[in-house]
Amino acid sequence: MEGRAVSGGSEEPNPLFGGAPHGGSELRIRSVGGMSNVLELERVSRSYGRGGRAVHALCEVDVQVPERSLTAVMGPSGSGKSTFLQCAAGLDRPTSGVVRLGGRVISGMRERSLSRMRRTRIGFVFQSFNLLPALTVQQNVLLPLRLDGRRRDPAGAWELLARVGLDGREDARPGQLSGGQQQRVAIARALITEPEVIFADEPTGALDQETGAEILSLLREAVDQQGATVVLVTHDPAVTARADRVLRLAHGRLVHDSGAGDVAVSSVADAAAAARGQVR
Ligand SMILES: Nc1ncnc2c1ncn2[C@@H]1O[C@H](COP(=O)(O)OP(=O)(O)OP(=O)(O)O)[C@@H](O)[C@H]1O
Repeated sequence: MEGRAVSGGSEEPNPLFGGAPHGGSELRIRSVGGMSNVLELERVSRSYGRGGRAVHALCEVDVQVPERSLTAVMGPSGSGKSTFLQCAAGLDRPTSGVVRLGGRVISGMRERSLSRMRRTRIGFVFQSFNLLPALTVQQNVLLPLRLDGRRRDPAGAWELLARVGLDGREDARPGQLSGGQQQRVAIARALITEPEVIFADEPTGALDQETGAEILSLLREAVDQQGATVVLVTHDPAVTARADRVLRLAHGRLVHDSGAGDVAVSSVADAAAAARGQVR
């Protein structure tokens, strides 16, 4: 979903933090076995186009993500991973179904509320880093607070940059950093608002194996030490070993959920049906 995100040298509000759905919202807190689900998708579908030419990118996906967990979303190219992430993160609007984040239904939320939700309660990390090249490292990290009109305490950015191994580089520009360092800045930027969920789309995809492993360790630490919740899309099988849970998509359907045993295995038949275009 790289092309749908943002970069560039301007300081204009970043579309990462704006754009999409409308409708009502509803406050509902859910908890399963004492563990809160910070993210829930109920029968979420997303289709593009209509009639016989419609593409069913996501088909009736049910997922609950507990807080303080790292979930990896895998699947072949075109299986719906980016669509899943976009719908879950409120960057895209499902055709049907419900997305609940932190107990609030975001799938039908008014644009203004949704935009604020993305700014304050969701963190994003992309394969292409999406840092603003004209800003310093520190300014990039503080950007979500600035866009939200909140006080920007440089000490908060220093602390996060130290945590991701970049202390002393506050005044550098992204162009002066390696890919791995830029991704560290992006992670610090995602953490600055203490979001309920960090969504990462192939965060190691542009990095070599060793650097990718370091970035994955940082995300793992964010979960284990800072209580973050991370949902990431990846093609990298090495990631699955570090994830608490692995979801597999095929033809827009959830065909395996490591956290729920074989529950989705029966969906393989559905996936084949989806491939033939026999989707409800
Ligand atoms: N804006 C769009 N218009 C029409 N079809 C789309 C659009 N976005 C995605 N699709 C289709 O939806 C399906 C799922 O796409 P998606 O990008 O979610 O897959 P993916 O698993 O992330 O793929 P990749 O691993 O290649 O990035 C594909 O068939 C794709 O062509």
